[in-house]
Parts: sequence; C-alpha cells; structure tokens
Amino acid sequence: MILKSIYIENFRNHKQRFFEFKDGINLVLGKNASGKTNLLEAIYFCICGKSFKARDVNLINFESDYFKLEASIFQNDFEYKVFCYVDRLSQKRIMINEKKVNKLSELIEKFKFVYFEPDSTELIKQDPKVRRRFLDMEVAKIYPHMIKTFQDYQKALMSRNAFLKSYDKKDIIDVYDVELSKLGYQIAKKREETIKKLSEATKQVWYEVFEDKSTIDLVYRPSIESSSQEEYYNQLKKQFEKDLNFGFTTKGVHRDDFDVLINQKSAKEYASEGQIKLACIAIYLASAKLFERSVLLLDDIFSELDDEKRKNVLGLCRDYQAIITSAEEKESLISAGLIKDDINLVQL
Ligand SMILES: Nc1ncnc2c1ncn2[C@@H]1O[C@H](COP(=O)(O)OP(=O)(O)OP(=O)(O)O)[C@@H](O)[C@H]1O
Repeated sequence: MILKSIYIENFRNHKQRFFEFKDGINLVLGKNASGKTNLLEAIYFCICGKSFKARDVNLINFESDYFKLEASIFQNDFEYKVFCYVDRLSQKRIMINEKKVNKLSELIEKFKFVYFEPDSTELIKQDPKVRRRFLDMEVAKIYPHMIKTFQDYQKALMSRNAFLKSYDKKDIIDVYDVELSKLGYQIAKKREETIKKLSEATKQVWYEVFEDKSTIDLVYRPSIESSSQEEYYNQLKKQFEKDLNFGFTTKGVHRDDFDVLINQKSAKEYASEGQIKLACIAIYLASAKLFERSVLLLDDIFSELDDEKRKNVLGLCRDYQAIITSAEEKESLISAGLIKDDINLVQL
C-alpha cells in the first residue's frame, strides 16, 4: 500500500494543504506545534475512519464548521480515493471511490499501517488492557474475520456477567459457558499464533536496527492455558463458584496479557526508559514487517535515539513507505548524515 497524496481542508490547524508522498522515506519537518502530528492524524483518519485520540468534532478547525480529507491510496496497482467529511452537526461521511463506507472495519480490513507515537511506549509501561488492544489489532490485521469474534466475545462476556449477578438456576449457566469457551478458545489460539510471529519479527528488527547483543522476546500469558476448546471450557467451569462470589467472570481471554522480555527479564519491571522506547519501536517495526505493504506513520521517532540507531531505523524504513515527523532542523539532520537524496522532504 502506498499513500500518494492527501488534501486537507479545515482539519485541526491545517486550513487548506495538499501533501504528496513517495514510496520509501518521507520526512516531515516543522517546528513545535506546526501541525506534524495533525498531518499524521489526518492520514490515520483516512485509513481508520477515526482519530487515535480525539472525537471527530474536535478535529474541525476552530474557525470552521467542517473538515474534509481526500487521500489517494494505491494498493495492488489500484487507486482508492478515500473521502472523509465531518461537520459540527455530527454529520460524518466516509467514501471509497464514491461508495459509502458503512462500517469502519471495512477500512481497517483494506488498509494496513503502523502508527508509532511517543506514547506508544505505554505498550510496555501500561496495564494489560493496552497490550490486549494492541495484540487484537495485530490479530485483526492477519485475520480480519476475528473482529467479529472479539465483538461476539464481549457480548457473551457481558451476558455471562449479568447472569452471575442475578443467578438463580444453576443449569442455565452452561449456555453462556459453551459460547464463551468457543469464542475465548478461538481468540486465545489466534493471539498465541500472532505473538509467535510478532516475537520472531521483533527479534529480527532488534538485531538489524540495534545490532545489540541483548535479546528480546514476546511471550503470551493467557489467563486460561488450554490446548482444546474442551479444556478451556472445563477451566472456565472450575471458576464458577469464585465467579459467582465476585459477580463477574474472573478468567478468560479478557484477562490475557503478554510480556516483553529483554535478556529474559520483564522489560516493564527492569528495563530503562531508553530500552523501553527501543523495544517498542522494534515491536512496531516488526508489525510492519509482518504486513509487507504497511505504511509506517512514525511521530517523533528520532528523539532519544543516537545517530547510529536513527540511521539504522531509517535503513529499515526504506523497505516500506514511511512518513516520519521531526522537530529537528534540516541542517542538523544533514550534518548527522541522515538526509540523503532518496528522502522526500516535507517542510511544514
Ligand atoms: N481543532 C483545531 N483547530 C485549530 N488548531 C488546532 C486544533 N486542534 C489542535 N490545534 C493546534 O494544532 C497545533 C498542534 O499541532 P501538532 O500537535 O500537530 O504539532 P506538532 O508539529 O506535532 O508539534 P510538536 O513538535 O510539539 O509535537 C497546536 O498549536 C494546537 O493548538
């Protein structure tokens, strides 16, 4: 997938701008608050149909009543023209080649991308919910049909929890347990497969980019260890009395996690800030490696990296289309040997 261009009208601080990008590395340079993150947010909106941090209406320029985006995306030699429109009356229209997009999952299934921002280190630092969300995005990129399974699991979990709170007849719980085990087991297996693939790819990036003797591993920590649906079901059943006491389902894929180990030790517990940032960059770049034609949206990726690592990261990005923002001066990047002829410079 290649993002050729984006036209932006009244989106955040961009009133009317047209940006063209090339395959390989695109470096977006600009001072603080010049709108670099906003540009990535506009691209993200075209690919996902929503922002990564704000409600639609907050994306409209302060002095306007609407925003409009038009992106040209090439995939398998076919051009997709994505049109997005949002106004202050909460009217929202997203179209691909003039056909209305009804579900945002249609966009996620079509366009693959990786978005890395300074807060992406939360992946390691935060609680398991953040890691589950990240992992499920990765699962959905490989197996788009799993989006429905995740939604069905949430519904089944809510029904079981509601049942536990108003429990009176023991025999009916089985209906919920069978459904929850079926969906939970499918999710656990796909998460396990995805973590294995991601761990392998992360190791390669870690080595290529960081040429480090240290090791990195991603290890799935399922809440229910099982090798069959039946086993999953039996373990869920065993929890029944406890679940009844608590009034909710205490075990299942909604309690899963994964560990990032550096030198076989938990990065969350032992790694330095710098190591955590490097580990997260490696995981995100590994995600791009798994989905070959991903677009990389990398916000402020250079900070905290020394020049050698910056060069290595850029080297890896050459295999993709990468849109990288930086608040650094062009001259200092040139003198560090980071800007070469093949880089497309976008100055804000
Ligand atoms: N809805 C909006 N309308 C107009 N301007 C907005 C809107 N939302 C945010 N802004 C402005 O956009 C600017 C921030 O842009 P952005 O976050 O893209 O900067 P940046 O170039 O990434 O900065 P930094 O280098 O500091 O990360 C701020 O000045 C903010 O006030």
